[in-house]
Amino acid sequence: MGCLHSKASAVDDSRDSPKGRMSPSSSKRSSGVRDLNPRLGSSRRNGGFGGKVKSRDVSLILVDEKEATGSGPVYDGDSEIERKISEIEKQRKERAESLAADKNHVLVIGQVPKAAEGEQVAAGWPSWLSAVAGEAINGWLPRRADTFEKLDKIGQGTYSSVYRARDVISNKMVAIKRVRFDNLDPESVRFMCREILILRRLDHQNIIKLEGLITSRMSCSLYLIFEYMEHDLTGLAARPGVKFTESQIKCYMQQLLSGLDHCHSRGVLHRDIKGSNLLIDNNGILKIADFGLASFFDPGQSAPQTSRVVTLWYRPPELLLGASHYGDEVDLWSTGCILGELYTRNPILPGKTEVEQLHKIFRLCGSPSDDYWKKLHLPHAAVFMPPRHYRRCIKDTFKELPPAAVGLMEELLSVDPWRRGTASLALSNEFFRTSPVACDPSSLPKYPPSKEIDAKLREEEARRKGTAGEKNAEKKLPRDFRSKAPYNSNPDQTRQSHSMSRSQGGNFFSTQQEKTISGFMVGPIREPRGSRESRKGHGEQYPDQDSYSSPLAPGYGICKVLKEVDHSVASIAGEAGQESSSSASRSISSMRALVRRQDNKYHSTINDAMEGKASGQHSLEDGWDKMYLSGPLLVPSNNVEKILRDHERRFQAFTRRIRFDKSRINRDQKAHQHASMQVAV
Ligand SMILES: Nc1ncnc2c1ncn2[C@@H]1O[C@H](COP(=O)(O)OP(=O)(O)OP(=O)(O)O)[C@@H](O)[C@H]1O
Repeated sequence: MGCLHSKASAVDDSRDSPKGRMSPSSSKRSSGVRDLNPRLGSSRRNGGFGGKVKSRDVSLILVDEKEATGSGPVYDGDSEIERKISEIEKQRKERAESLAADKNHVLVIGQVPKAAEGEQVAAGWPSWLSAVAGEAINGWLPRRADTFEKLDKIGQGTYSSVYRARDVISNKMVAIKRVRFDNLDPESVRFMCREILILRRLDHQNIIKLEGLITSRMSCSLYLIFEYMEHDLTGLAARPGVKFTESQIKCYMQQLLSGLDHCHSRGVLHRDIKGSNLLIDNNGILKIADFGLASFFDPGQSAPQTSRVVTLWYRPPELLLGASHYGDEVDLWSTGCILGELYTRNPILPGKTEVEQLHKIFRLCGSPSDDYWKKLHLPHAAVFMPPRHYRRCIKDTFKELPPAAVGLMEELLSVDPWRRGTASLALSNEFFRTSPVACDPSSLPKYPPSKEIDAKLREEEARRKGTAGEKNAEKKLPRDFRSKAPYNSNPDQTRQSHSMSRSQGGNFFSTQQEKTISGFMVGPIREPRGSRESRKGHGEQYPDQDSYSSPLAPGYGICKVLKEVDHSVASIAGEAGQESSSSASRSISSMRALVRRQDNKYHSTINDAMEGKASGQHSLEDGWDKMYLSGPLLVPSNNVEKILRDHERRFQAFTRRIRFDKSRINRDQKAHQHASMQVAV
């Protein structure tokens, strides 16, 4: 766990000096000069967002705006660029200074004095919770489950279930989120407590309020009590007949950016901004929820963070490429996706795999500049460099939208993260000044409760009817959900996505069983919060350097498989003796060859994917509609999974045969011994 004070002092102020930035006139070729991240210190500036500081990279980033690459928006002239740069620099610098001065900013988990720990246990908190995350529960008393009346299930997340309930003491409606974790594993408890701690540090009308916790000494679930919100943005937008007006969109965007500005000013990155995490109450107030993937960010950027965060469709390119040093710009990218989605009523970048996601980004936002790739410093990133140059075409794609909205999208969807500005700059964007301006939240229409889970259930119902013979059932659904069945690479997530149903009322601690609705996978891929990949990368808490490779690094899974294969061979061979060992090796060599062939295929498919060659993929010229409905670019993971299943089957057959042979040999030997003994007698 790092100390922010020392990290913040690493911020190099020289960048603000005249020497620190090249003036526009000093580069004839370039109309834009970039070095936009004073907050991030030398790490980001010199080493890019992926790697460590390299002194030879101190050169400034030159970007020819007129080439209109994917670097970012095209500004009118040098003075405009300079103005933007200095605004972003100023804001980031101020924030870095205030975070550095705030001693409480650093995440301290598990450092509550022993006496306080004793008090917490006496107050009814489980000792495992107090020992590991005393600060998260400081000053609170645990609530008992029987002080709530559970009503219905209103949300199903990757690792949690959310219920509507009535607080029988205050008679208020609340939402209760049940989080599962392993209370015997301090890392798992710490991880879960981070969400609570972050929520307790935030206090803003556009951030969901955590009102308390339910726990018991025996349970390994924790229940987070939140104020109840009637809708989430995904559910609301998917409601048949709901169409947001422009001033309504501005109203939601303003609230989202205000909430984000608060998070960022308190040093918190949300890292999972998407429609279903934006809750809206009946008074039109929007609140950012689900801080399960949130983290405290480090203005010095010295601690690496995992890149396996943010739901796929809202994940910025640098994370797809495996960046481990990043800041609030990741939330701004997701916000840009939300803005587009609010207008078009469709996810604007609905990739089915990480590679396809990246490809969609480049086709919309343009190929990144050469400097972008250089700054990544990631060994595998170059593999994903698009073989042909894509022109940035946000303006053309969204030409039907109001120009001010497209202007803000241009900024937020900059491929270069340091061009995305800040939440507070976005709030002062022209978008919010042009008419019609944002309406007052209280003037918004009142809707019946609308949650993502309802939309999913509607979709499931339509799908079920469709398979029962109503061919066109799916077409009747809002387009938002037609293609929302991306390949889900995470079996855990799939399992939980399948277990969605409205459960009946009752005691919280007795709802372990949930009804299962089979047959659909929903929502874009999100890394499981407690997965090793996600957990390992959390900088100060999970300092495990080997986890910061690109998530797209081809062959990662295959290497792991091969190791496991080797391990199994060794143990089987050890059991079965020399003869079986050589036949096992033969069998394994053929499996290896098979897996390698698949690996090569995977590599070439990635190249094809980047060139848009894969089947079902349309060129940009075919139009956005067709691109939206295009087929999967590649299906590496399910092919590999199929191979692995085959391998497993063959292994099991092989192991059975060896065991059978071994027991036959033993039997023969025993029979032989027995016969010899009888002969001897
Ligand atoms: N305070 C609340 N009031 C009403 N509904 C809520 C509240 N909190 C969460 N929900 C509902 O539950 C859903 C899931 O909640 P949440 O996002 O916190 O869980 P999660 O497990 O982190 O989900 P995911 O993995 O999809 O991000 C939300 O999309 C929302 O519809």
